[in-house]
Amino acid sequence: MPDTAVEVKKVTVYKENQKVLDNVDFKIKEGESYAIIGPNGGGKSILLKVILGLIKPDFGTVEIYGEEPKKNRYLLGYVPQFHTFDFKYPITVSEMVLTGRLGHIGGLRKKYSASDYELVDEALESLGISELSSRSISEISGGEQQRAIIARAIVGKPKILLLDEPTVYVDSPTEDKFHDILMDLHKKMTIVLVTHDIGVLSSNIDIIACLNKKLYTHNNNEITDDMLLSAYKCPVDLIAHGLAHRVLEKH
Ligand SMILES: Nc1ncnc2c1ncn2[C@@H]1O[C@H](COP(=O)(O)OP(=O)(O)OP(=O)(O)O)[C@@H](O)[C@H]1O
Repeated sequence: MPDTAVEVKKVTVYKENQKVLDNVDFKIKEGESYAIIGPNGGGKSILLKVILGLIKPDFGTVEIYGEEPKKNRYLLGYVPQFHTFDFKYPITVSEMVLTGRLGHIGGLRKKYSASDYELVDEALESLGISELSSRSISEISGGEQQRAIIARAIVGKPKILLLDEPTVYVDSPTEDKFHDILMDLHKKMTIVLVTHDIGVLSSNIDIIACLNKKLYTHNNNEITDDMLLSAYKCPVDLIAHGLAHRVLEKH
C-alpha cells in the first residue's frame, strides 16, 4: 500500500456557479494528523465530502491510497457535524455504533455477526463509554453523544478518520478529554480534522492548513500570519475554546 493516505490533486468545485474550492492541492501521509481551519463557508465540509467521494470535483482528482475514493471508501471513517444526527431516534448507544458496520457486511449475509458486536464493544471501550452501551442515545450528555458518533466512525476499523468540527457542543473539561481521545486515535490511524477550535490544535497535530476556497499551508504545524491573512482576508488572532477568530484590526 502506498504511504500517501490522501492525495488531493488540483481540486476545484463549483456550487451554484460559485467556486467553493479553488485548485486545492495537498497530500496527507499515512499516520499524519492534518488539521484544516478556516472561516465559515470557506469550503471545509465540502473538502471532506470530496475526500469521501460524496462530491465529485469539477476539476482535479482525489486518491485514497492511490485509488479513487469510491473504491477505497471502506478505509475511511467519517465523523460528520454533530447537528446532522437525530438523537431523538429511539435506539441505544451500541445499536447506533453498530450501524457503523453496515457498509462492511457485504454479500448475501446482510446480518451482523458476532465479530461486528465485538468491534462495537471495542469501539465503545476506546472512547471510554462502555458503560453507556444499553442507554438510549437521547438520554446521554452532549459530550457522550459526541463520543458515540466517533465510536460509530471507528467501528469500521478505518485507516483514515475524517472529523468535521468534533468539539462543537463540547465544554472545556470534556474537550480536554476529547483531546486525549484524539491523540489515542492518532496512534492507530491517519487523522483529518476540520475545526474552528484552536484549542484542539496542540503540538500533536502534524500539519495545519487554512482553507478559504484556496488552501494555505507551510506543511508543518505552525499557523503563520500570512496563512491567516490569506485565508481570513483580515488580520486575526485565533483563540481557544469555541471562537473561530478574533479580528485585531478594522477590516
Ligand atoms: N449544496 C450546496 N449548494 C450550494 N452551495 C453550497 C452547498 N453546500 C455548500 N455550499 C456553499 O459552499 C460554501 C462552502 O461550504 P462549506 O459547508 O464547505 O463551508 P465550511 O467551511 O464547512 O463552513 P462552516 O465553518 O460554516 O461549517 C459555502 O458558501 C456554502 O454556502
